[in-house]
Amino acid sequence: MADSGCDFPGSLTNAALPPPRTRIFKIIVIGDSGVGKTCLTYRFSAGKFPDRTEATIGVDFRERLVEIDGEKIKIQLWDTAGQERFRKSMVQHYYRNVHAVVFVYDMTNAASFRSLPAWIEECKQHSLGTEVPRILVGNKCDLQDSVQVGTDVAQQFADSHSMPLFETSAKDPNSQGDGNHRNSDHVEAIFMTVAHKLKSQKPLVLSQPPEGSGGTVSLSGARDGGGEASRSWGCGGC
Ligand SMILES: Nc1nc2c(ncn2[C@@H]2O[C@H](COP(=O)(O)OP(=O)(O)OP(=O)(O)O)[C@@H](O)[C@H]2O)c(=O)[nH]1
Ligand SMILES: [Mg+2]
Repeated sequence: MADSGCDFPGSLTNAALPPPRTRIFKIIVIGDSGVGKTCLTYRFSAGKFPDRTEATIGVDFRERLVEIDGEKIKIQLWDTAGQERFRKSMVQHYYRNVHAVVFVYDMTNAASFRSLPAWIEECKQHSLGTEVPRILVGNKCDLQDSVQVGTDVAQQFADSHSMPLFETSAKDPNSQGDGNHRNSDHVEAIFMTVAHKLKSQKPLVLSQPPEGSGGTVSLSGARDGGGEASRSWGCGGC
């Protein structure tokens, strides 16, 4: 066997190695029907607000390849159904090998905010580990005159569950990333923040986990704040 480090024809150089596998981060998007889960995930993957949507049945997958610190990562969004009748046979699949959970409520619909404890409870019942980040997203902030859920009460709820809160609009063109909309977080930035968090926390997530590995080889459980100093991450009772 040739010494490693010796580079001659026939030796195992980088060119001969298979390309590194693309890591996949599975992020599930959960919340009442009509809060805008499909619109948010479509906005992130396709870059625009969909012309029209229908109630999601089961789950829709939306993917986008991003580059973080020079590494290509596939963000796989699971756009879940909010209606019980369209989701019940699927729920166990939602939570299997999940890397992060995004809870969504509609800022113009107080009932969707009141449902959040039930969604958190479902998450708890599927025994997600504390290393799985959760975030809270209030959607439809473009409908300013119809807001029923104020930022203060949402922030309190988020704090009590150790989740960062983002308020956004899947529809508002200014939420695309040009920085014009003072009070909203950009849809793009929200999912990218989650991806950064996962990348920093899970150095060894496999793209194709071996049987029975649960999808990860090693979880450092690091909590570096992901650059969101005022936004905590964690499980907070789920
Ligand atoms: N004004 C406004 N309307 C939105 C926004 N996001 C979604 N909508 C509208 O809200 C309605 C429901 O959006 P969906 O994305 O289909 O809701 P969903 O959460 O996927 O609903 P289910 O699939 O039934 O769980 C649609 O009429 C959207 O056009 C938003 O940011 N602003
Ligand atoms: Mg939907």
